[in-house]
Amino acid sequence: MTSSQDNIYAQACENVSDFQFDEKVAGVFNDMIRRSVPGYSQIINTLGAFAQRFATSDSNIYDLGCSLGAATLSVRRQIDNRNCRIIAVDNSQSMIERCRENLTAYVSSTPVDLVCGDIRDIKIENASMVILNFTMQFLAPADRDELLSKIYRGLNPGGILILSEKLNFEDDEIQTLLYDLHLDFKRANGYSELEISQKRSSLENVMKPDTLLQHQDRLKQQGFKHFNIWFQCFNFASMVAIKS
Ligand SMILES: Nc1ncnc2c1ncn2[C@@H]1O[C@H](C[S@+](CC[C@H]([NH3+])C(=O)[O-])CC(=O)[O-])[C@@H](O)[C@H]1O
Ligand SMILES: O=C(O)C(=O)Cc1ccccc1
Repeated sequence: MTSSQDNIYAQACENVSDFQFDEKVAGVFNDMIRRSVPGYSQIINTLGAFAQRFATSDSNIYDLGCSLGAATLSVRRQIDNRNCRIIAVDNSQSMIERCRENLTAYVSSTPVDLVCGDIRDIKIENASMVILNFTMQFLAPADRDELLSKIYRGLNPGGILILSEKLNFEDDEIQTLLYDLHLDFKRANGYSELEISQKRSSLENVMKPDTLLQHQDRLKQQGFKHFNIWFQCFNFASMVAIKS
């Protein structure tokens, strides 16, 4: 997957507009997410390992908020000849177009339905695996319960949800520490103070992280009995939930 360098917030801007997954972002997204999300590559690679264990024959796998298709590609490499179908969904036309190019670059026996649409509108059925890799945080908080309920109902028994999210923390000291360590991670990856602060403003109204407790309560409320964090680096975590 190729990508230009992300310098979207490098120039000072009087009014920073709300973050959007538009053409500009899609063009640099691979670079942006790797330099912004600690553990992203490890999470992507491990999604393939989860699929290896959990993708059952003749079932569907959903990649909700697929962006450029990194999760779909990782999963697809591990599940040849199981007659699975991957349904990859994103509501950004620019992401979907690039995702399509990325998918056609690799041969596979597993078909991918690439859907340009809202994850709140799609039907989930016969699923052995559902992936929400840093997508739910962009959904209005009021819509999160319903999405999770739909996922729970669409999963087959023994199926898994992988839910990766940026986290907030109730404890102010921990919040400050893990937030600052993330900023250091961005600085170490070459982002300037200006880029960091302008992107923070642009995300303020758009990305609303929950606490771990809010995620756990929601998972429990929608019916999941088995769930835990399987990866965390600073304020970024990935959870796994298994339907009984
Ligand atoms: N309601 C929605 N419906 C459909 N798509 C949406 C919606 N809201 C946001 N998106 C899409 O969700 C993606 C979130 S990025 C996911 C990374 C990817 N999972 C990855 O593993 O590389 C995470 C990030 O940038 O931090 C974007 O492509 C949005 O267009
Ligand atoms: O960059 C950040 O500060 C983030 O929280 C992660 C992120 C990564 C890519 C797009 C939007 C947010």
